[in-house]
Amino acid sequence: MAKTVYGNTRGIKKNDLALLQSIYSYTVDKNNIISMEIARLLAAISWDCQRELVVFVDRGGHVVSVGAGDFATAPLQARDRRRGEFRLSGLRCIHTHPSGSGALSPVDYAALLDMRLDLMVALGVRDGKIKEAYMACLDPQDGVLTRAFQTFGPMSEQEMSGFPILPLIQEIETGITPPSSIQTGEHRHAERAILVTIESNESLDELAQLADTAGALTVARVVQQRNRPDTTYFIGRGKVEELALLRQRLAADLVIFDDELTPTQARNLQNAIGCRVIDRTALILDIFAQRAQTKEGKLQVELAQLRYLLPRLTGLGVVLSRLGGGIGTRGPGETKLETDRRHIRRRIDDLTRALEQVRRHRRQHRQNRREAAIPVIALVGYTNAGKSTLLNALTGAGVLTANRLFATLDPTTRLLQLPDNREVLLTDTVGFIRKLPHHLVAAFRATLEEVTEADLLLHVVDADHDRLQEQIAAVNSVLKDLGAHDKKTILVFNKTDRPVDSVLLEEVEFSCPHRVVRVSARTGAGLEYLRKLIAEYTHQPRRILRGKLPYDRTDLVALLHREGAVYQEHYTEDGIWVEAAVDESLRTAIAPFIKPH
Ligand SMILES: Nc1nc2c(ncn2[C@@H]2O[C@H](COP(=O)(O)OP(=O)(O)OP(=O)(O)O)[C@@H](O)[C@H]2O)c(=O)[nH]1
Ligand SMILES: [Mg+2]
Repeated sequence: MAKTVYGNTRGIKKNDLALLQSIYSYTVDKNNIISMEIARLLAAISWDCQRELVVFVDRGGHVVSVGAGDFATAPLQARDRRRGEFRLSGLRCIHTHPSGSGALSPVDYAALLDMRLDLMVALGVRDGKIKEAYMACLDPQDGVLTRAFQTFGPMSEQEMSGFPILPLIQEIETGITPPSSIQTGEHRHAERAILVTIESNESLDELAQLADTAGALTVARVVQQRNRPDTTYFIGRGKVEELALLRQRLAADLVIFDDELTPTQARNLQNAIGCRVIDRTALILDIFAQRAQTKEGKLQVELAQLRYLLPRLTGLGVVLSRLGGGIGTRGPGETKLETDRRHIRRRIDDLTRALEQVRRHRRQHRQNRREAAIPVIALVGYTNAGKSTLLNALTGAGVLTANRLFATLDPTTRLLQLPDNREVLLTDTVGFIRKLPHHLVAAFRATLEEVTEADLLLHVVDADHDRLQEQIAAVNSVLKDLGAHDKKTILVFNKTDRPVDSVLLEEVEFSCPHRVVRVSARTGAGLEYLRKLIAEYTHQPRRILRGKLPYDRTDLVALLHREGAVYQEHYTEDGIWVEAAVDESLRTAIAPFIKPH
């Protein structure tokens, strides 16, 4: 093979040229992108001559071409696309960006597609050293190569050198299939999932339900009881090996852990088990991504997903590529999640801004309602407790209800007629769940503010659930996160048309600090009484109170929170500015202490 350095080599020092030529004598480990020696040499020379340098490597790990300048120096092999319609060229391209940025340019992406390269890698060089690396590969869509790419990066030198590329390349090639064999729509087989927990088998019931909702088929459950998770693998090392064998035997596509894994644990597990590994959080986020209907819902889910993804990117990048998508990798509306860090950061900023807009809009909306002084009641509760069914039963609204988790994601508000002919607003919202992902709560703030600013909460409980106490506790803990735990609340036992465990219900009633009612949204039993109770709770007409309270009367601020609905609270130089809806008795109690400005 000719040891020529291709392209425009004018101006490159003799010594550097000789070093570039020597690159032909290196071999690269088949499963690595490039050897560190070559990468460092390229970086040093590229910085020296301030020129882009390009190396092509074949799948055997042989350096087939070294050049300076653009990809016009690419070997014939890479230009000949007739290696087979369903194959790639078998070459990867590694080149330098002496500008310092490793981000791939539109020209890089175009060359990747044009030459059907296995991979396109760019090394950002600064001061003669590799600052960061980016890698992209093709991402066949429905069996066809298009302008869809998967991007990985920024990676450090170490991350790049440890990146196993063969599975990735294989995956791309199996993704390029003749159209006749493309599996689409309903024919796409359900992903086969193994569920893992360090709690108990029962705790996996809910995870199995979640997996089912996401479209996965549970093929096995694995329980390893332990007090605290292993830092490297979450479960014990021996169990990981068992899991790897089990996965092979059952041909599972996916392993789902019932707890949030650290990015390192997820990566280690994935490498050891050899398939996609996701955690409960990713699963819930995936379901939300499928369910979100409104623009607001979609923005919120995407934000939560991206914030979750960002610190996990290196590991997940591999996962995404190996399986070409699936549960845990889907974005709202079946789009694929972005895997490029820089894009993600930019998108997070955009989403945050867009949601701030939504929030302002909602706030304005609430402000208008407030001026009209109509009390707002929010339905809260565990997912599937029957909140939407109750909203429908009470107001005749046609909200979707379904026996599945997270049927509702977007809040619906309806007028509710009370027995004394007054009207209040009833808001249905997203259900809560144990271990609700923190990112989700944060991202859904715009939606959940309906709850924090409500005058009264109806905490709906599925009275027929064997773990209802845990569910109540989970809901209370989310309410606490939202700062809405000391709101006026009525606990509503729903589904009492079913044969419920009365002793258990009485136990809960006994220890519950709130009024408790038993109803059936399905048959209507107890609803009249619930309406009366709501009327009683929102009995007195409310008016808006605005002004400043002195700093030594934070007890009055607490009282306002407990008994009224606080809409604004600012700490100013000479007092606490509040704006709240209060009834007459509360007004009488507070008014003497409040200064109008
Ligand atoms: N037997 C019985 N079933 C009920 C009752 N209320 C609701 N359900 C059923 O419980 C399931 C869940 O109801 P939804 O109203 O969708 O529950 P949700 O709380 O809105 O759930 P998410 O929106 O998923 O959080 C549905 O299958 C309902 O038909 C009831 O009073 N009795
Ligand atoms: Mg609902």
